[in-house]
Amino acid sequence: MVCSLSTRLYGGDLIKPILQVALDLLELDRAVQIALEAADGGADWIEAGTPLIKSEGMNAVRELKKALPGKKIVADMKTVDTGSMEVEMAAKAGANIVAILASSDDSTIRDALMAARQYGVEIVVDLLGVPDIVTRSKELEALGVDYICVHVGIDQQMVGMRAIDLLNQIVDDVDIPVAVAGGIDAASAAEAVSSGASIVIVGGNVTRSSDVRGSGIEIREAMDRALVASERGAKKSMEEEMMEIFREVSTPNISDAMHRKGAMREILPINLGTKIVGTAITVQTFEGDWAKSVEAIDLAGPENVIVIYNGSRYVSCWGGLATLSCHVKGVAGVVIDGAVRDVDEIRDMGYPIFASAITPNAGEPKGMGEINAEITCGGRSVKPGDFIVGDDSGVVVIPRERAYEIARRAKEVEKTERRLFEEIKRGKTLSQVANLKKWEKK
Ligand SMILES: O=C(CO)[C@H](O)[C@H](O)COP(=O)(O)O
Repeated sequence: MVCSLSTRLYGGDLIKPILQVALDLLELDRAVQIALEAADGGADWIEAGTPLIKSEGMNAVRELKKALPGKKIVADMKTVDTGSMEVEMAAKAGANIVAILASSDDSTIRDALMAARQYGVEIVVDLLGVPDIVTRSKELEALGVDYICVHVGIDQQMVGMRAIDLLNQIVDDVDIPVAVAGGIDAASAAEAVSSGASIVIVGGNVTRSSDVRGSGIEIREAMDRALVASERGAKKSMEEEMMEIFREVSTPNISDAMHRKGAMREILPINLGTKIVGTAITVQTFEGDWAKSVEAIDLAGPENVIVIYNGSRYVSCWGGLATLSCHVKGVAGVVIDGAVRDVDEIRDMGYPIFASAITPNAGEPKGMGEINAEITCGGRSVKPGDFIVGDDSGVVVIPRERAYEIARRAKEVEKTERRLFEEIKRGKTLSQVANLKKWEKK
């Protein structure tokens, strides 16, 4: 059984939970710099992540050890065969702990353990992708591994899996220290410590922060507070989480997350500096008819964006009074494949309207068309309930069935860009931080 929270055992010492920062980057010079900042922010162990090892080989481990001689270096080899060869390689490069995959055959685990004992390193076994983590953890403990790691991979995180849920499944079933990894931030780090994690592994939420040191401190402090009091906050619904992320990220971040797709064509903001996030109420109307566009306001609330196909660039289906009506009701915004008028009034209200044309001519209320049918707007299909995000760069449509994954991936894009901004501000050029020459197709 695990020890009580404040008296967890590590190699015979009584210590508080470990913060391990995982460097999942491709460039060694950037990784070393980030490792130094993370150590300054309270990281206890520094991990050479698998992408870094694949990009730079054992040199990544060597350089991290050289830069931070006092820190334990974890080599995330994700070994699945040739256990002793890979452990020896990492150990000789300066690793203190080597990560191998739990899905490896027991012969590989035993071979890795033999090499570990010979070269004086420890073995952490990563349960990534293992279907029955409880049974496998008990087997691994019996084999003599030093640590077990529950891990929700980056792709699994994007579809809503949570490392804490896995942690809770096994933490009371093994006596060896349990590490947790996969999308951990300050709140989930605290939750992990409250649940009994001995090692909290954090990657992107530290390494892609523009303030690596500050993010490390924030997570370290959250873990320390969780030792004395449970910090489990109210769990957000997926809908709330998606809305929150879409408010934080930009339409280019979302488009990148959709493999550079998702944008409506020729739809631009009428009011620069405004943003919309919400789920679509769709309206199909016809040239010269604005009845259905206006009727949709009665169905819309603060979480909704009214998305209209009108098609005419020469007769408006929307104007100042309709905008005021949305504004008063608190509707999130309006997107129109067609024309609007009363732009001065719309701008005075600071209300987010996106449209493809502006013209003073209005139509009349004839009542043709439909509300909440699938429409095409800006060349993209929009179904009622799809997520719509608009900002100064344009409007993107996120199909509801993929919205969670796209939100999470967009957040990752945003984090990466924030860090690159910081590095460019410090003086590197964009081609240097992106290491363009190295990654050009040969
Ligand atoms: O091993 C990994 C991916 O396979 C990562 O290092 C681990 O998931 C931590 O990174 P993040 O906090 O960004 O998920």
